[in-house]
Amino acid sequence: MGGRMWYLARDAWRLSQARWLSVAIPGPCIVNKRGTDILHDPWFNKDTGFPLTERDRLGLRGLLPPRIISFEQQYERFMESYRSLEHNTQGESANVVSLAKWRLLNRLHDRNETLYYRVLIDNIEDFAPIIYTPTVGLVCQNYGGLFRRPRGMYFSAKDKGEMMSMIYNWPAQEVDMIVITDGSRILGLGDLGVQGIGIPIGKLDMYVAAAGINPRRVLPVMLDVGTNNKKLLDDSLYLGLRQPRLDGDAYLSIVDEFMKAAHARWPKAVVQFEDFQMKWAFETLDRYRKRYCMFNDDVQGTAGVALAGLFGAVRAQGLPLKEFVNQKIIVVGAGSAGLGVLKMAKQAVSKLLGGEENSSANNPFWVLDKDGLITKGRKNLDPNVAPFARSCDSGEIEGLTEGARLLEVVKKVKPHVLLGLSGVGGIFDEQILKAMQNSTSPRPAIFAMSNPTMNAECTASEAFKYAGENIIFASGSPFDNVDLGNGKIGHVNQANNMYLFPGIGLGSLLSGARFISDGMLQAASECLASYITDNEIQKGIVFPSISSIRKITAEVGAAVVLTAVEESIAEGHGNIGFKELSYMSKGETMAYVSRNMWYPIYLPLIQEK
Ligand SMILES: NC(=O)C1=CN([C@@H]2O[C@H](COP(=O)(O)OP(=O)(O)OC[C@H]3O[C@@H](n4cnc5c(N)ncnc54)[C@H](O)[C@@H]3O)[C@@H](O)[C@H]2O)C=CC1
Ligand SMILES: CC(=O)C(=O)O
Ligand SMILES: [Mg+2]
Repeated sequence: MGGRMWYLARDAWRLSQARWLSVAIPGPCIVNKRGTDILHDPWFNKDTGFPLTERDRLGLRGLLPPRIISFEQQYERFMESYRSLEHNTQGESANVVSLAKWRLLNRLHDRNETLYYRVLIDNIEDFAPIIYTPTVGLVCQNYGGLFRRPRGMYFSAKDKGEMMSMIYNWPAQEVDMIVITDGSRILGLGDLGVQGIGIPIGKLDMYVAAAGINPRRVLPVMLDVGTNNKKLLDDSLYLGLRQPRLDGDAYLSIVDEFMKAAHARWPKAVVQFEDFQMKWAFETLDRYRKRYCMFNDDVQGTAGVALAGLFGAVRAQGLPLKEFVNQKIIVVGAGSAGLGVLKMAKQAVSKLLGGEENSSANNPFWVLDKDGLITKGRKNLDPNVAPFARSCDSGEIEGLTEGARLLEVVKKVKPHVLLGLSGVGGIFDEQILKAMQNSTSPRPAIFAMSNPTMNAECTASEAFKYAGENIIFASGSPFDNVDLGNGKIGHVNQANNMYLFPGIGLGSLLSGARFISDGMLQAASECLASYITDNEIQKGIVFPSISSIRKITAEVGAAVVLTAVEESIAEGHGNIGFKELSYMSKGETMAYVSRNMWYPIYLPLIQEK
């Protein structure tokens, strides 16, 4: 078809599709259950909100008090109980209060999902720190005591050979998003074994709240291959397998079997790997990334978020983005997250240099791990780390040698950015932060990205106090803005992969991507980076407020869909095929994504006569 003809055909097609481009209004959600089965199903349950017709037709008459309470009243009642809890726990320790709040939200989650997700969406700034980091870390640590009813699926090493049939035990016919962990590196808290299930649950809550994934179509998964946490192994009430972690082929065969089973039942589901220790994070990513639609959030989601923040730090200096290649960046922590950031940042440098591999003259990174500065002279240098090792071990690079300590490296390099993904709380101490005052940058950036709060490399107030008021500060877990006196505020950004993973998953799902490409991940990161205005950047804001996470996620999702289509990886979703996707403009793609985001309202459970 000639170019003009093609455009005419496309326009005619667009007109014919105009109907489905308008916002869809969800129809009734017909239920096959009756009576108490409905009240005990959090998906259908409306508590006292069932209208009379539904009470009559669904066998609910007499099972509820007679008064019908509206959704708005139920919402208000919950918020009132939340506020009372806040009031009644004044003076208690922060952990006690956080866990009490988590319990209150969890009870609602167990009972009435529609109301739960609405309060979560509307109050995401207040509730994300409870259902997500930092409180989710505390929940995982105390999982045994908090456990009341299961959520998600548990596949253990003892289930070998059984997973293909077990997967059919999950009651939902359709699953769109799976978040899986083996519990081996939960936040910065280490190996928590089966207790790590809290992380997939929290991540999927964010998927529902931010990406509008239907909560009926999410599946948190715990792969229990044992634990090397002695305290848990010795605990007679520990709920997981009391055996050391599987390793080598025995380990991989379990992950392989799960992936095969999940793919057999839900071939279009997106799988997010979360909180796997480094060696398995990289190995599984390599093994599955072209075979399944999957990604590793700690490696790839974190990288995109950090890169967006690094670009923000360049802009904050009044420099064009191409100056990124001349930044000096110290990365503390060479694990799955740190290396993920380094790999993506290196790709960005190469792209900015017009595709050339960056020579050592353009190696902006100084990387440290628990043994100090990593140079090529490091014994048993990990091949994943090797590309970032400084090339000289003889002392001529800034006078730094293998294993140099962080303070010395900061003093000599005078970096533009100090980025922590070490999992070690307080490692950016007073001396190190003070040394950042001599940074080459007029707006030095300090990213203390480790989670949860107690594992952050420094607190926000320490950073502003010791490194100066003009810094750009970001942390993985939330901190309050810092009052600098004289009416000035030190802005705190949250540099957390929550800004990207929901959009990466949503875009991959709605494009029906065969796999998740580097291009899709880059598009997600660039979309996030472009979200911030110059005015905000001047105020030290490099990440948007979490209150707009749903809007950001829709945009990130659309950017991912567009790239999947451009790269011909998209196969379509539902009745929207590749052809339909490829005809969509940017605006139409955005409308398509928004229209497919679930939003919590009580739907009629019966067909009106
Ligand atoms: N903000 C965010 O979105 C994210 C934050 N994280 C956080 O990053 C942290 C690390 O995660 P992973 O890389 O997966 O862990 P990992 O265990 O794979 O890597 C930790 C790295 O830190 C290094 N390290 C340990 N002690 C050190 C010290 N004293 N000085 C310098 N380096 C030291 C280790 O040698 C290792 O290279 C965790 O706290 C995690 O919660 C991880 C993913 C996303
Ligand atoms: C945020 C996150 O994924 C982590 O700390 O592991
Ligand atoms: Mg994680």
